[in-house]
Amino acid sequence: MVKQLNEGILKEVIVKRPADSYKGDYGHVLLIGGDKQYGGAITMAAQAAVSSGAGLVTVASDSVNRSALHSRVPEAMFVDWSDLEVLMEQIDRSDVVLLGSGMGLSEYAVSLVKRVLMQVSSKQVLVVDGSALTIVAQENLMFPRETFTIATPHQVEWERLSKIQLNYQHEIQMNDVQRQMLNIDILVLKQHHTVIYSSDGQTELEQGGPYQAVGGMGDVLAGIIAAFVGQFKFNMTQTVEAAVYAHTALADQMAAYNYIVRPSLLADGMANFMARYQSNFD
Ligand SMILES: NC(=O)C1=CN([C@@H]2O[C@H](COP(=O)(O)OP(=O)(O)OC[C@H]3O[C@@H](n4cnc5c(N)ncnc54)[C@H](O)[C@@H]3O)[C@@H](O)[C@H]2O)[C@@H](O)CC1
Ligand SMILES: Nc1ncnc2c1ncn2[C@@H]1O[C@H](COP(=O)(O)OP(=O)(O)O)[C@@H](O)[C@H]1O
Ligand SMILES: [Mg+2]
Repeated sequence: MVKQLNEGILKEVIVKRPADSYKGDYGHVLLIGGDKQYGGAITMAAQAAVSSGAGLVTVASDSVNRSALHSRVPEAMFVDWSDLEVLMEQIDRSDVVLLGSGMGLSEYAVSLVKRVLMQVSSKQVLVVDGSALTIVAQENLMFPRETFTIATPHQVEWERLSKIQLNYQHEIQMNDVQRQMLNIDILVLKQHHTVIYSSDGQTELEQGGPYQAVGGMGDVLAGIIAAFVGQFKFNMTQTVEAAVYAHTALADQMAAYNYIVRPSLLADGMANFMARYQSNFD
């Protein structure tokens, strides 16, 4: 039977912060993405990561995005993604690497995806989203076996990766086999009712609606997942489930008084949402 996600997952995962903690306890998240066209995507992911509690956030992007990003998210550090030496150092220093939101499909983006997949180690958790998923599919790349990998495709990105046509994606066993073949540890298959596949089985999200069908909604989810994984030292599947549930539960709340939900506002609302759903254990 498919497990349905519910509010209980939030209190399991979102714990009250110990009084004597510091930023280093909450994960260093490196976000790699945002070409000349899609700077907004990586900015929204960074906004979401900061607002969802990541201790330190660094963005590696096209230099054209630097000042726009800082005007929206001054908490984030910035590195120019054309400086490969600095970027590789940043990867080594990070706990979580989010790769691909707004990255585009240029030759440089392809070479960067290949470099990052080679550089990450067992010390990092890798979250792969957006254009990086399309590049992995087009170039027939594999995700690194020694790095815990979370992939967040929408159905067309999953079709490209898995070669399973959209109409057949409900075939659960097929998805599981494909997930293992690609070295994906947790697959967040985004759709009207998002499904999460992992070695713990399958969970489904009943909540959410068409007010979420706005460009940038997935970029924000990727930032939330990266922040949750970086700060909550909990079972990885449940941590990702909590991130997916929080993203949509907040969208549902905002949709009560908005026709559509703006992803950037959802990102900013996460800190307030998490305060309301944290559990009181130290
Ligand atoms: N403000 C920004 O900078 C934004 C940047 N974005 C970035 O743009 C890049 C390309 O992503 P896209 O997803 O737009 O493009 P893709 O080319 O990967 O996929 C979208 C295509 O699939 C089709 N499609 C059919 N069913 C679909 C479904 N259920 N869900 C999604 N698409 C479906 C769409 O019509 C479209 O042709 C990504 O890196 C993404 O992160 C987008 O997030 C939009 C906002
Ligand atoms: N009709 C819908 N019902 C529920 N959730 C939706 C709906 N449409 C989109 N979403 C959610 O919005 C997000 C869209 O992600 P994605 O397609 O990657 O967007 P983008 O790349 O533009 O940021 C996913 O989390 C998806 O589940
Ligand atoms: Mg997307």
